[in-house]
Amino acid sequence: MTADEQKKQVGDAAAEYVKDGMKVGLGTGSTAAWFVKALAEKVKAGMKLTLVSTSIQTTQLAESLGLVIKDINDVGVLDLCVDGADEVGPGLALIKGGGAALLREKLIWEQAKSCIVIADAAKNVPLLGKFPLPIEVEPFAWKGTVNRISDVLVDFDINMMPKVRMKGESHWITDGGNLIFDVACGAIHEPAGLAHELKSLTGVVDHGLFLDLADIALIGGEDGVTVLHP
Ligand SMILES: O=C(CO)[C@H](O)[C@H](O)COP(=O)(O)O
Repeated sequence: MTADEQKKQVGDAAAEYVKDGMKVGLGTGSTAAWFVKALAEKVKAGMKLTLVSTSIQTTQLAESLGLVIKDINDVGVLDLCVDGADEVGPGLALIKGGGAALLREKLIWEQAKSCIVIADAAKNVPLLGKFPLPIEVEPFAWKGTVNRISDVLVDFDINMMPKVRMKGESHWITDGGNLIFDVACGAIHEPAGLAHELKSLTGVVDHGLFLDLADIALIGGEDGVTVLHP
């Protein structure tokens, strides 16, 4: 089974957790897109849902499928959020942000009673850090912020410089107007400590470590969907 087939498999499986009347957060990326497509089928068949989105990209997809996306500020606490990830590690610690939507994703995840992460088998890893860790940075005085990020990384034995994400010749700008820096950590042995120290830096808007947020992981594979708990 290809990675894309696995992504569809888990997107469809996640849609089975959605019940009539729920308020649901829609994630971002190629895996979450399968979930959005599965939900669109349910809504076409008559299911009533209140939906919010984690990115402009997902809003555009959802609306193209006939779904209505509400403003998160008008919706209150969500019943469920379903989103992809770049890595799913022990205890369902995640790296997210490969699609540069990490800030709005984390805001939506934190406003949901329950969060399901969906991923193909290759993303299920014994240790986080092979996928570069995205860090969202306020553009003003970014050079100073990046120097302070590097100092924090060294404290965690990560001797890699953050690399600014580009889109062609220009810096990648997030939906919230910020820069993204990617850090090829290699291995993150203390994700909680690193998450705390990065978040404490002025200029760091947020980072792609999602810890203690996922309630369930649905992992695709040849033998069907594996359900993981923290
Ligand atoms: O965090 C994300 C976007 O910010 C995505 O969920 C993550 O990058 C996974 O994407 P894909 O399903 O396309 O592999």
